[in-house]
Amino acid sequence: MTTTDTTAGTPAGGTGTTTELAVRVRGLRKRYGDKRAVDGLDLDIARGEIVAVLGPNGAGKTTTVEILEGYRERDEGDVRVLGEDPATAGRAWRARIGVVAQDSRDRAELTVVEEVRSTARYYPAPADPHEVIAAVGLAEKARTRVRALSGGQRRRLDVALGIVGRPELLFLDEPTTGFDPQARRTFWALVRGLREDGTTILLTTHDLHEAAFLADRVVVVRDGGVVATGTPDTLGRPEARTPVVSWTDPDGTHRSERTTTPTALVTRLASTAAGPGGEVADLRVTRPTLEDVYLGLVAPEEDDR
Ligand SMILES: Nc1ncnc2c1ncn2[C@@H]1O[C@H](COP(=O)(O)OP(=O)(O)OP(=O)(O)O)[C@@H](O)[C@H]1O
Repeated sequence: MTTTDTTAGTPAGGTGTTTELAVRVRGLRKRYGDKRAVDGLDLDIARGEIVAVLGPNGAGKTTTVEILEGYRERDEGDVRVLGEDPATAGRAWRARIGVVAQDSRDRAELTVVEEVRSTARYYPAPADPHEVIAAVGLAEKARTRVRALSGGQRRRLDVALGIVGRPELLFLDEPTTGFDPQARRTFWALVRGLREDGTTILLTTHDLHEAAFLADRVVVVRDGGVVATGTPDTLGRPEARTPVVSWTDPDGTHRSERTTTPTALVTRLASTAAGPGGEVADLRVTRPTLEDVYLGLVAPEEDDR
C-alpha cells in the first residue's frame, strides 16, 4: 500500500492534542474470519471538523464507523470518541452522538412526527421535532405514516432521527443515497448549518461532489487503512493535480500535455498550432477534479492485479 501523505491522520489546522479531538483512532484492526476488514487504521477528527471518509466498496469504512459508534467490537487498537472508548461507554455518551446509518430502522406504522418525537425522548436536550422535520424538508409529511414515504423521504427521516438529539458528533453513513438533486442541496445546507453550530461530522459517501462541497478534510481508505488525507483541494500528490492542456493540431492530430504552466503552453500554441483565423482547435485546459485524484488513489497497483 502506498501512503501518499505523511500527514495521514492529523487534522488540518488541528493541534493534535487529545482534548481537542472528537475522534482519535490508533492501530484499529478488525477481521471477519480470514478477511482483514480494517487493518491498522489511524484517524483523528478535530472538534467542529467535517471529515469525509471515502473509499471503494469493501474498503472498511462502515466497519470502522460502526466501531466508533459502539455498535461493533474491534480486535485491536485504541479508539476514543468524545474522550471515551465506545466499547465501554454508557448511555450519557450515546446521547452525545447522532447516527444516520446505512440501514434505517423500520417503524413503518408510526407517523413521521411520532417517530421523531419518540426518538427525541432518548436525549436530554433534544431539538424541537417539528423544527427538525422542517429542516429535512418533510414538513408536509409530518402526519404521514413512515411506510407511505418514498425512499428519499425515508432517508430524510433517518437524517432527522440522527440530529434530533442535537449531537456533538454526528455520523452520516451515505446520507444522501436516493436523494433527488434538490433534496441533496437542501441537505448540504443543513449539514453546513450543523457545523456552524459546532457539530463535528464524520461523513462516509461515494459522492465526490458531496465530499468536495461539505468536507473540511477528506480521508481516503483502501484495504482497511488510510492511504491519503487532505483538504478537498489539496488531496493527493501535487502531480495528480497538474492541469492538462489538450488541442488539435492544424494537421488534425489530437494532442494533450500535462503541465504546471498551462498559460505558457497556451501562449506557445497560439503561435505554433493555430489554424486559419489564429484559433487553436479544440483547445481545453482541464484541472483534475477531486474525483480524478480519488480514482488515482484507489486504483489497484500493478502488483495487486
Ligand atoms: N458482518 C460481516 N461479516 C463478514 N464480513 C464482513 C462483515 N461486514 C463487512 N464484511 C467485509 O469486510 C470488508 C469491509 O466491509 P465494510 O462494510 O466495512 O466496507 P465499506 O467500505 O463500508 O463498503 P461500502 O462502500 O460497500 O459500504 C468487506 O470485504 C466486507 O465484505
